[in-house]
Amino acid sequence: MSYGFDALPAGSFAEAWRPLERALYRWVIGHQGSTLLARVAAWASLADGRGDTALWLSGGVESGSEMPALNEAEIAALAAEPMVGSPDTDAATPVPFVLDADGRFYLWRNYRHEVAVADAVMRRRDQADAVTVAEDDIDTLFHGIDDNTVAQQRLAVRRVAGRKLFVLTGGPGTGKTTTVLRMLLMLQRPSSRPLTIQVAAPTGKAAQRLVQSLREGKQKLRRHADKPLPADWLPLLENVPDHEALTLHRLLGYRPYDNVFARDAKDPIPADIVVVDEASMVDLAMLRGLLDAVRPDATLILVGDADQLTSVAAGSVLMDLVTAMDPAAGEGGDEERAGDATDTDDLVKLRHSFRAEQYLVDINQAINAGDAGALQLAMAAAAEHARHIAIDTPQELGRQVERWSKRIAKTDELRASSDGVTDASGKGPVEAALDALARRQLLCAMREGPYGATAVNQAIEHRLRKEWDEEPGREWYPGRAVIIVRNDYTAGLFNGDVGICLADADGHLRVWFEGSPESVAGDDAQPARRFRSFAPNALPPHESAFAITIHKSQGSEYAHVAVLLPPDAESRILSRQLLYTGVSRAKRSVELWAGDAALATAVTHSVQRQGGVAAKLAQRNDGGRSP
Ligand SMILES: Nc1ncnc2c1ncn2[C@@H]1O[C@H](COP(=O)(O)OP(=O)(O)OP(=O)(O)O)[C@@H](O)[C@H]1O
Repeated sequence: MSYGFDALPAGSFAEAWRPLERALYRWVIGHQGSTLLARVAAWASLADGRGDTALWLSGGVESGSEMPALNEAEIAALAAEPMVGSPDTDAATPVPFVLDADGRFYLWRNYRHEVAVADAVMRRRDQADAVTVAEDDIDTLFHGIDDNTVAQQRLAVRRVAGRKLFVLTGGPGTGKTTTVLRMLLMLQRPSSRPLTIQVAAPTGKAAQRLVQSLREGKQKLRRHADKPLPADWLPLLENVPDHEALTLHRLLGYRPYDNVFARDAKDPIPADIVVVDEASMVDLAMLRGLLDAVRPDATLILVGDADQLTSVAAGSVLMDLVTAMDPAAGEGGDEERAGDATDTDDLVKLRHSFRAEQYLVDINQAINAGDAGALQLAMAAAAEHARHIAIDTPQELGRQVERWSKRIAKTDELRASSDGVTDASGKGPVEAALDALARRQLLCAMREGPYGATAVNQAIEHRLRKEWDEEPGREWYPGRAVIIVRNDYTAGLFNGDVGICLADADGHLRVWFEGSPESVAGDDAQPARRFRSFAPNALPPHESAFAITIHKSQGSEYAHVAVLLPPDAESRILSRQLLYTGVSRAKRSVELWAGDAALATAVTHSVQRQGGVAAKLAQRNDGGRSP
């Protein structure tokens, strides 16, 4: 038997293939697969690496893959190969690949993930209990307000009752967390026993922001000037977690060495309600794990902004769920149905933004609509709060980086002394330094290359060392901002956590991070922010954080943001979702560092990940799910 190590004819490999695809090609040939199958398998693997869960064989370039479209005879030949299964293939006897009736070609694991997700989603949707919600309760939770600004929020709170799965989406500042808090109260209301609630997010930073928002929301409910929450609701409010920030990996008990989750159907998450924020970052495999690990009788609430970048790993599950569950699909739009009390839908899209910065809302909307003209107008209307700086050359980038670096260098808080500050007393200079960092952030579309975060960080640090009179090339110096890039459960530091290096009076350096806040007893006590420090050499893998990728910024917000795009308008990386994710991190003002052509591509090019989750859900929907 040949194992495919023989010389292959020249031109067997496509240029885009990585070593993995080349190895897979040889493996297929070595196992008596045809060259056609070897080629398709390699393209499917590359598609998986780029985030698609399936390869659309008859799609050609439209499918997002460079693989030429296959004709019917080729597709039929593939289907006949022993290594290629069909949707009817018994899950207990795996085959390497699956081809479905619509011409989607899968790696086996992706196919199984999709089936499991679609089945679990439908089971959860079907198992909703009929619960009557008292309109008075909704009025109480919204302090009697019932106007257009809160119509969708009220709808979500009404509809979540009795659900085993609920999806809440909306852009920045539309009140997702505010609504989740009220949903949690409503879910607890009919229960005769205290319910266990777990909240989590894909990154440590996002989880931290979630609990912080919940904490603020709880305070607002308690202290509302006119209509504070009545006493009989307060135990339910207390029961909403506001101090423990769990990453999704942690919630699922991820075991990195085996690459499995400890929590599953046999040993589920011990919670009656599980909330996962920033769900756009959840990939297909993770959603499968989550659906498996939430008890069938528990409620899973997925919250996120479906217009944002999808997960790094394969899948676009939030978008798929929104597509499949959208009550407005084919109808007049769910705004028209907002007041319909008998509505049974389990997806709500929040649209009204509560942020004062309407100019940012307009900019975000223009990007999401793919409307370059509207973006230009919105940027102009935002006056000093939005700037487009055309950057087409490394020289121009250098000038902007220099300007940016000088602003950072003048931020005194970043160089404050941490003298006398202990982990317990944390506050003061540490809090001020971390807050100062969150005021300005440079976000890069790319990681590598002259326009990538790594190079830009180097340029900023070079400049900062000069401005701050530090030795050139010194790795650690007071004021250095770092971001953790790998979870470290022992240290309690997570991917995305940002820290600042500060020196005490003796020049000893420590890197400071914000930890979960202390929960403080008593209704009116503000939970104290908590800070922890580490010796620089004790940190888990990290990078400098003066410039980070847009991907890494997901789940974080900053007052002032600059978004840097590479000038190459042909770059695959440029997309509306990328631009929107970057720009929507800004709370006050935004700069777009981008050449005109690159910006136009980013606005107009929308990423459509290939996969079959939405189709599988639609199929199961048509199969007679009770409404
Ligand atoms: N119904 C409401 N009435 C008044 N203010 C509201 C309401 N809902 C939300 N807000 C305010 O809008 C702001 C954003 O709310 P929230 O943090 O819940 O939104 P979000 O969608 O989770 O935002 P982000 O995307 O920034 O995480 C908060 O200041 C909140 O108090």
